[in-house]
Amino acid sequence: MTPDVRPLVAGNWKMNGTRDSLDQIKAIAEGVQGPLSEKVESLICPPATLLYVATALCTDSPLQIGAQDCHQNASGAHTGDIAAEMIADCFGTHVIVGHSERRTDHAETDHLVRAKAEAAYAADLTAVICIGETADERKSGQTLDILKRQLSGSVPDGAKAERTVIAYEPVWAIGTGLTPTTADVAEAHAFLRTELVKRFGAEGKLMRILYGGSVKPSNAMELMAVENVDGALIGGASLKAADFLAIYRVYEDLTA
Ligand SMILES: O=C(CO)COP(=O)(O)O
Repeated sequence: MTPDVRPLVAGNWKMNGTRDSLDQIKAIAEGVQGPLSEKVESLICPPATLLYVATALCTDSPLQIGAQDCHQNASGAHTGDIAAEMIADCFGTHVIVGHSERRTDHAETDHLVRAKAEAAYAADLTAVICIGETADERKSGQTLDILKRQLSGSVPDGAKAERTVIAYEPVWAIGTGLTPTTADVAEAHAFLRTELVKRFGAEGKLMRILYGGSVKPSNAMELMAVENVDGALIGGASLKAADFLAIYRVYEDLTA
């Protein structure tokens, strides 16, 4: 955790979820109500098909709803894409950009991810900007170089803490059940904090840096307790309300 920074527990549903899954969103929206929500933010990013209905389920809940990607342009001839403004129009508050699956499946570059983050800001959305090294990059000792390059390439100049969340997701930890040691997480997050402060000054101190990659109820406490870890970006375990809420509730102890 970082002093004066409100943690964010976020779920990325990826390409999972149909209308049947709205029950899980409803349960999460109810489960995050209460005093902890003043200290810890929560967010679920369902597939775009569920976005509008999901936000309608959260009108009385602190649970925020976001999208998983946006186009870099505000509108136009881009078949199949979604503009940041459309996400805002569905009452979405956040958009994930630069997830490693999009970098791989759609050849997204740091330059493009930065443009998408700028599009998010223009629509008053918070950009959740993902970065992380592959297994080979870690093995060859390049982790911090890769993080530095992705961070400087993907985060727009003038980024503000209020609208910017960094998610450190080691690619090899996503969906594998593997996680870095807490020492490795601490090293990566401290490095990212230093880089953010160098570039953005006081804003960089307040930007949230989430950890993502095989976060589960069983390991959430040790990962979230690491210095400079300001929350989680959860894939698989966010699909079940009980698991998401169990992770969210580790902050009952951490913020006590
Ligand atoms: O990619 C992730 C979240 O964006 C992490 O996914 P898992 O939690 O399923 O490893």
